Amino acid sequence: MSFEVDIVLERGTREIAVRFAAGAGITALVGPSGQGKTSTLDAVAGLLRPRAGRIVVGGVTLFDAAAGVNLAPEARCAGYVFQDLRLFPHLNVRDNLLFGARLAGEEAPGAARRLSLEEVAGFLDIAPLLARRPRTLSGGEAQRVAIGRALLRSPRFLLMDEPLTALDPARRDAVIEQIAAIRDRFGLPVLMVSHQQADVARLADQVVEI
Ligand SMILES: Nc1ncnc2c1ncn2[C@@H]1O[C@H](COP(=O)(O)OP(=O)(O)OP(=O)(O)O)[C@@H](O)[C@H]1O
Repeated sequence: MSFEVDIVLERGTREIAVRFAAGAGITALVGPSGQGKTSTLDAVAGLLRPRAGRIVVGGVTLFDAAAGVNLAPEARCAGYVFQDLRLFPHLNVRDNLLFGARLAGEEAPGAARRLSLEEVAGFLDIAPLLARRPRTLSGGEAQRVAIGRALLRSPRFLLMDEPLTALDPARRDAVIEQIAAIRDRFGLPVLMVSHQQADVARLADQVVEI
């Protein structure tokens, strides 16, 4: 199993229970607004501590409340592409990408092969953008830079929060192809939140409704 999640999250006064087990490839997390999709990604990344339960990714236990396991975010080796991207506005594209590589630190057990900046920039077609600041990029370009930053962390798995929503149809097709290529070329499990039925149908190997 790629992702085994069985957790109870506390958000404000609400309790959200999320339970699924997903195989290899791309898993789409779908469901109504406010149901806890982003919160689930945050919990898998280690940014939100569940009240109870267990999270296992690729056979590694990241969180187990009963056993007292709660790996720090950096020890989980997640590549997280946030919904709002969170590129650093004062850094150019090269330094935004290198920030991902610096965070990766020592090679963690089970982490993907370390990729070079050149390799990632070539793969995502962002080499011509390296000297630019994020505010000068189009939505699709910024999205690819955020994906590149996540890949440079040598992640064991990728978390993507609505990676296609802000894109026009042409850019959308390009990013869909790149996400599929990441799965096929790097063999990374991907947990992706999406609202778009058509994108889910094109990309997802399995769909989890929460
Ligand atoms: N920091 C927070 N403090 C309190 N409640 C929060 C916080 N962040 C989110 N929530 C609440 O937790 C619930 C789940 O939010 P979450 O963003 O995970 O849902 P979602 O399924 O990703 O929604 P959407 O599809 O609209 O992005 C919502 O009711 C939301 O209002």
